[in-house]
Amino acid sequence: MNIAALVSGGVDSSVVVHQLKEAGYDPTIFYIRIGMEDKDGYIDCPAEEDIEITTYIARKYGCKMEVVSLHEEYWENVVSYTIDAVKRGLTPNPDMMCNKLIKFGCFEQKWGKEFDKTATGHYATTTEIDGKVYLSTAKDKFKDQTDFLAQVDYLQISKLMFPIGNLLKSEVRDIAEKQGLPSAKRKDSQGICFLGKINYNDFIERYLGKRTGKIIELETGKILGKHNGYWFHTIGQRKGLGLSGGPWFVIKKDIRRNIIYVSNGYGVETQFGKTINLQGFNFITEDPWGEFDDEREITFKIRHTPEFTHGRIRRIGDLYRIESDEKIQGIAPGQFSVVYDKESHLCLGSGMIIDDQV
Ligand SMILES: Nc1ncnc2c1ncn2[C@@H]1O[C@H](COP(=O)(O)OP(=O)(O)OP(=O)(O)O)[C@@H](O)[C@H]1O
Repeated sequence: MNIAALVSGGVDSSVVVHQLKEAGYDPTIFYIRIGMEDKDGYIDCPAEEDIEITTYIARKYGCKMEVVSLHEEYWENVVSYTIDAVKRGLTPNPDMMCNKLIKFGCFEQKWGKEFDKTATGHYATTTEIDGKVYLSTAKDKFKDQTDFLAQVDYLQISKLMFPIGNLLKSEVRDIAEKQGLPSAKRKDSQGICFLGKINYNDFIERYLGKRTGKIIELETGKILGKHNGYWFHTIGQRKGLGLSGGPWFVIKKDIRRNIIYVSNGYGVETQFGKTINLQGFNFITEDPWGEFDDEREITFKIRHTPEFTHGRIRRIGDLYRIESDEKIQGIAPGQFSVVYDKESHLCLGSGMIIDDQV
């Protein structure tokens, strides 16, 4: 079997190469260049150290290696989606889009198509049921990354391999140390894909600029301060508001009038909701429910956290509606709600959260 291994120079994908070699495969390693530098060289994200480590891994295991660029594709797809979402007052998820459109989209069209499988260092597994492949959660529930993968389609999932999905992060680090891999002690990357390496606010400011607006207390209508533009703020956000006497949480945004509404204190009712409406639901493998009038028991996540929340899903026309068993903080339109079976084993798909006035 011909395998393309996507290797970033981080510990997880380095161990992917080791695991594949141990299993008797001879993967071709691909490092994808998606630095954030643009034509003016404004945002610079040097990939040289990553490429050095990836080259070392390729040599150590005697694998072919290619450094490829999906720079423009990343800008055209993920960056423009992110800016557009933020401008519309939504909370984007560039990680999910990067996986769907870049790592398993453009990469597949240009290079992956020559291979039988594409392997990555995501914490996820696949499960075969009645001859069909499903995305399923990792052994390490804390590191599970299925939520970032929940926009992929059936062709994509059936081609993917996650060689470390059945290992705990601690086991991955042990292997890397025993094998003397230079990535053994590298820090984990912190979400937001390639955008994560740059200052998010600088990036947003570059594209959307600044516009002063009011911060208003939701309950009293009192003006508490100023902000530089609603696009810097997200529903549920606590830090970076510059208000005293906190904690303050962003509850609502009026994008037409550029107003941010906040509430004070932990556990304030306005921060919570139990109903989540989803638009454009993407089933990864298939719709397991078909037409149904009642509800189905599920677990779900609305952000990248280790916990799964229990709830029930029902269909309302083209929408899906989740009623959560517990109150959830910071339900942000634009984010994806990722839906799992009730055992939190199979990841069924995801839909984009829309305002609840439906
Ligand atoms: N620049 C890149 N080139 C090739 N593959 C990449 C690149 N960045 C990420 N990947 C692939 O996507 C997977 C998940 O990426 P993520 O950014 O979440 O890194 P991670 O979980 O810290 O993993 P790692 O330790 O391998 O960097 C990686 O394990 C790797 O297989």
